[in-house]
Amino acid sequence: MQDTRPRRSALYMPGSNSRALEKGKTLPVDTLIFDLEDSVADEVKEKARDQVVETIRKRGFGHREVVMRVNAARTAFFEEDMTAAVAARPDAVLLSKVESTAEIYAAERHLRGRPETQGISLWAMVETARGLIDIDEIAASVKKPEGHRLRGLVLGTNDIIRETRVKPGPDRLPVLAWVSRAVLAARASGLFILDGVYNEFTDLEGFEAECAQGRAFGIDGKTVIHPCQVEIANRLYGPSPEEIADAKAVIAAFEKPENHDKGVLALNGRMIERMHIEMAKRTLDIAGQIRAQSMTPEPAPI
Ligand SMILES: CC(C)(COP(=O)(O)OP(=O)(O)OC[C@H]1O[C@@H](n2cnc3c(N)ncnc32)[C@H](O)[C@@H]1OP(=O)(O)O)[C@@H](O)C(=O)NCCC(=O)NCCSC(=O)C[C@H](O)C(=O)O
Ligand SMILES: [Mg+2]
Repeated sequence: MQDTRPRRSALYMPGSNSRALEKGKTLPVDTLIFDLEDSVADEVKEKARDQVVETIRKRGFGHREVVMRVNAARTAFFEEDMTAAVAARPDAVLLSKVESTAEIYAAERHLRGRPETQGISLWAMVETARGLIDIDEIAASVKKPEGHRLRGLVLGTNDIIRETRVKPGPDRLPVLAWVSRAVLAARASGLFILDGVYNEFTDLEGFEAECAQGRAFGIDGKTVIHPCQVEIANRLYGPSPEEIADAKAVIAAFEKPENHDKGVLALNGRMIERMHIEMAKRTLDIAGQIRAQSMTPEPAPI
C-alpha cells in the first residue's frame, strides 16, 4: 500500500533545547524530528535524551508525526538512544549516517518482538559517500523475506557536502545527481524521501527556490530547521489549487460515460492516459489529508 501521509515540512528540534521542543507542538508542521544527533553536543547527550523521552511520552502533538533522530549505529550513543526510543514510542526513529543494511537491522533488533513498538517505523539518513553509493541496496533490503520496518529516506546534504567537499551554489548542481540517485532508490523500493535542510534560514527566497527544485526532482517534503521555513515548505510541497483542479478534471474526464472504454483522451490540449487517474487520485488523497489535518483540533496545553 502506498504511503501518502503528507510530510511537506519536517522540523528538526535540538533535543537539548527545551523551548524548541515545546514550540514545535504549536507550529503547523507535518512532522517533528526530535534530534539527539548533530545538534546536541556530546556533553549533553544524556540530558537531551531524557528530555526528549519525557516530551514525547507526554504526547499532545495533534496531527503531527513524531520522529526521534538517534546517533549513528557506529557511535557509543546508539544503544542507549534506541532504548530511549523504545521508551518514548515515537512514530518513527530516524537513523543517522546509515551506510549499510546491517545498521537497519541493528535498530530493528531493538523493536522486534515487542508489541508496544509495533507502530514505530524506521527512517534512514542518506548523508555519507558510502551511504549514497549503497543506497539502492539499503533501500531494496526492505523487500527481503526477513524484512524490516524502513519506510523512508532523509537526505543529509550538510554531511554530504562536508564529506565530498563539493561546493554547491544556489542551484545545488554538484549534489543533484546524488539527490536523483536517492529518489530512484526510494521509489524503486516504495519509500518516501525528504530533502536536506537549507541552512540560511533568513533567506526565504532561496529556501523557496530550493523547495521548488526538490519537488521537481520528485522529493516528498523538506526537512527544516526554523519555524520561518514551515509555511513555505508546506505550500511548495502540498498540492496547489491548480493541481487539485487538474486532478479532479482528469478523473471527471474518464468518468464520462462516453469515455468508459477509452485508454487515452485529450484534456485541454494535452493527452491523458489511465495512469494519470492514479496520479490524480494520489494528489486528491494528499490534499484531503492536509484538509483533515487543518480541521484536527489542537490539544489543550498541558
Ligand atoms: C538555527 C537556530 C540555531 C536559530 O536559532 P535562534 O537564532 O535562536 O532562532 P530565533 O531566535 O529566530 O527563534 C525564533 C523562535 O523560534 C523558535 N525556534 C527556533 N528554531 C526552532 C526549531 N528548530 N524548532 C522549534 N522552535 C524553534 C525559538 O525558540 C523562538 O521561539 P520563541 O521563544 O517563542 O520566540 C535554531 O533555529 C535551531 O536550533 N534550529 C534547529 C537546528 C537543528 O536541529 N540542527 C540539526 C538538524 S540539521 C542536520 O543535522 C541535517 C543533516 O543531518 C545534514 O547532514 O544535512
Ligand atoms: Mg547530518
